[in-house]
Amino acid sequence: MFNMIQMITGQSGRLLSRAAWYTVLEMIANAAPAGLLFFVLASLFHREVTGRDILIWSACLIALFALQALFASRGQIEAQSTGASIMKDVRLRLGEHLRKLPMGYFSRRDQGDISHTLLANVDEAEMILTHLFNQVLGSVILPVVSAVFLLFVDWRLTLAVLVSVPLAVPVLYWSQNLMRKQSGKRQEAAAAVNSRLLEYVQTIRLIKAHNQTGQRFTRLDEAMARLRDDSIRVEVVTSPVVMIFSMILELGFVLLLLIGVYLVEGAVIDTSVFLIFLVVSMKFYQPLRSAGTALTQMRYMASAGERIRELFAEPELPEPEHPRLPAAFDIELEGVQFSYGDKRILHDVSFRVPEHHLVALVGPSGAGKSTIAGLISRFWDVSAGTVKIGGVDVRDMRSDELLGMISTVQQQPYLFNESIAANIRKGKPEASMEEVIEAAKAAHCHDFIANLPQGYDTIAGEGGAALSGGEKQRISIARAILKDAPVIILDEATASLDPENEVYLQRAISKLACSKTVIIIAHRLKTIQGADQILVVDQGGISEAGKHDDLMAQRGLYHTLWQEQQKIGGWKIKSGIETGSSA
Ligand SMILES: Nc1ncnc2c1ncn2[C@@H]1O[C@H](COP(=O)(O)OP(=O)(O)OP(=O)(O)O)[C@@H](O)[C@H]1O
Repeated sequence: MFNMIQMITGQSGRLLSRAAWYTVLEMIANAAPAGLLFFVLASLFHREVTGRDILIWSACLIALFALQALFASRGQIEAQSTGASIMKDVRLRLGEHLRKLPMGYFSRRDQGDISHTLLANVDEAEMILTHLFNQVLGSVILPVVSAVFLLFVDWRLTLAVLVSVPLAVPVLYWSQNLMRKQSGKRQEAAAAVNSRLLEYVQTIRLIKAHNQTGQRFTRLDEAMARLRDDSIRVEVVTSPVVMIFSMILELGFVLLLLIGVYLVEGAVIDTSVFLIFLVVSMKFYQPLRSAGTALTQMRYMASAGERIRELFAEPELPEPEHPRLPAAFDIELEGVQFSYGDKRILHDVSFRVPEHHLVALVGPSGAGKSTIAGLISRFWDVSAGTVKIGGVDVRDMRSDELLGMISTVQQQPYLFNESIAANIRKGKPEASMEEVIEAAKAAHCHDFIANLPQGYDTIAGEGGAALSGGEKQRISIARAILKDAPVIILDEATASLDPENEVYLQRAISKLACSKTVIIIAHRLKTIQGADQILVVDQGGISEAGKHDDLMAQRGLYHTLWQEQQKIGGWKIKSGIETGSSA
């Protein structure tokens, strides 16, 4: 377990050694009154006790209790501050690690599952460092100190006290095994509840719109019921075994009683010795029982650590040993193949986007256009072939440098729950307010922002909830403009815009294209009619390539798509019934 803690924290357990030393001192101070008691009992039985004696004993006891309290609080503060700062680093390292993972990981794993690891599991692992570690240590040291003391008093009775320990340890081991098996299931159930809750909150609008509250709530309800059952099972399965451990341990006390009475009766030992054993044995069994419970709890927390360890073990996208930087920004895909798991998406994609050109990717839904864009940003690595920018394979560039040279505007832009100005500044954190406004003007969102009650200081809401789809889209375009990266990828960026703004935006995009390499993914073919080159993605490859007029003349898929869109463009709603204009 300590190996795992070291693996998760990336730090040696030595960091906690100060806390451990305070716990050792606390336990010595805790056990010391027993020594004093021995002395008091011996005095009571064998000599006259004076008032001065009582005063000295009381003073010693008060001093020992004060020391114990001092060491306990110092140890607790030390463990708390060390554990919390270790886990702060773990949280940061996890965040950094997540950023470096291929996007495939996020497709495989549920968002709620990942957030459960980042929040609940990290908290549980922190609990080991801040509380359980000291608790277990103290619960083991106090019996050890007590046993050493008893050994000096009488070895026969000490043996009687100790004899139950080796019998109880296998039961403790058994409880640990049971907890290990059960805790994994409970962790999974807790992560599932987290996922369902997240899904419920994120899709609450959709659920209401489709009146699906019952159905979605059933999924949540089922996940919660499973968590309840697994939580109960953890207790039902492990508690009796922990109880058996305690009972076996306490058998030592019974043995002590029998042997003690026998030895006192036979005048082999003094009554005061027997009494001291009866009192001190309490400091032996009680902490060991607590250690059993704390260790079982720790075993549960360790399953949280196991989940953190698994997340850390996910391989990051490999970084090049000798990173290169491109001198130009043309983009070239050569023989690219790509699969999501077993599902082959791209069979053989080759094309070149010359620097400062605007190339459009069009094609049926699900053909692989966004996947191609993701491969250029190296969200995933290709299965075969190469993706190059300025003649340099993207795998030979450092990922932060690669991402620094690309501005992407996604189909569904995400805005942070910060001011609009801060959201635009994500493109260039050091940008002045003038630059932010300039970018907003270029993306044609300045007017609507200026008309908001708090203007650029308006909070966008979680994910941009306080803004319309078109407004979010324009702000994310402003962000990309401010970033001023040499490569721009617009993935259905104009999808949420109304026709008037789309015209403005087309102008802004055309302006950008003069000095940038632009890849634009669009469904509405009218929006990319003027592109330098149009690539039609179909069935995992590029089926047609050329300018609009060339492709129309070819009368292939592009022509068909264009014709269909022209027809749809003429459709209108009459009396609530859709009819074609040609009808
Ligand atoms: N993360 C993923 N995991 C598994 N399959 C995926 C993933 N992302 C996309 N796909 C699948 O890959 C195929 C190509 O998806 P992609 O998003 O690249 O298509 P697209 O041409 O951009 O579609 P659209 O025009 O509808 O946005 C689709 O069949 C899609 O279901």
